[in-house]
Amino acid sequence: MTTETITRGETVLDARGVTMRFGGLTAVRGVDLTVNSGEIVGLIGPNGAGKTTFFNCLTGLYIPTEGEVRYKGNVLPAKSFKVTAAGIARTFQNIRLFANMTVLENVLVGRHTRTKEGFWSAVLRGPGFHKAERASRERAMELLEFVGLANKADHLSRNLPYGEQRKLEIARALASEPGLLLLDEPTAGMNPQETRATEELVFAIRDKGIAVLVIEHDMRFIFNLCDRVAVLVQGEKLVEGDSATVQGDDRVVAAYLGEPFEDAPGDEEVAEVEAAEAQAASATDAAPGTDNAGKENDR
Ligand SMILES: Nc1ncnc2c1ncn2[C@@H]1O[C@H](COP(=O)(O)OP(=O)(O)OP(=O)(O)O)[C@@H](O)[C@H]1O
Repeated sequence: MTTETITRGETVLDARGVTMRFGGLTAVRGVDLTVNSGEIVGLIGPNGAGKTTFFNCLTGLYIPTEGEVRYKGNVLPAKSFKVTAAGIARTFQNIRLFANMTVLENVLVGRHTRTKEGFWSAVLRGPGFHKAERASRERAMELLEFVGLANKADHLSRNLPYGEQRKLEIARALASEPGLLLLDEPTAGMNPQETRATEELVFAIRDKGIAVLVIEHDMRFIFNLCDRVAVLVQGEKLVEGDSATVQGDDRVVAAYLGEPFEDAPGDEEVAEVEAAEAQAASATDAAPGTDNAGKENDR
């Protein structure tokens, strides 16, 4: 792998005021987040907090309802393959490999944004693909070496154990030569040994000059790994800071336990809904012919 000098501090990702609504549901609300070169940043939060939706807004899968996302100063295009070409690669919560392709072929497909032959040529393995393959094979093998899968290059990806499939997804994402890698739950389903190996792999990726933004539910993994952690709750950023700051914030624990706390994200909406329900209930109570009114009449 080519080694870049890591200059910490240059803003790689700059997301401002990102809001994503699905009909009446606001999944992400006004989230600001930056990732600088040389950094590993964690994104945590309870189930349904909006983490994956936010990732989808960063990678062109969703166009945010409001807000703006910049990569190295440029506003991101609204198509995911263009976002990859611009320099942001990702893995998915649910592994998305080509099951009947070999490990090496999966990585070669990941290089389509860096070859002129393109995605379909890579998938269909036409003549253009074979030419590009010769040029890309060496790089793909380097990446497989890097993630520890070089000895399985010819295996079908569906035959790999789960932990190795996740590593292969990372190799494929790296094949697009990103400046920022987004990892969505990279250790899901892994045993502790595999999780530790993934931690080392992410550090090694950072050391190659690639900034990393990672969603993960494994808190030990996150707090060992990340320079900074942002906590999403009900679609809003509750707190952001180093591991000690986040671990020391009682609101984070309360949010995970589902306990109420002052100014909790979503509180205003809950209060509005409760007020509307109370109003509706009192209107029903007062209306003649309702159950309650009937009970009154029975007395
Ligand atoms: N395409 C969609 N259409 C409608 N609602 C959606 C869509 N995608 C996500 N949501 C909703 O948005 C909210 C946030 O979901 P999201 O998957 O982003 O959360 P998450 O923090 O990634 O959760 P988890 O940790 O469980 O993966 C949820 O209420 C979810 O049901």
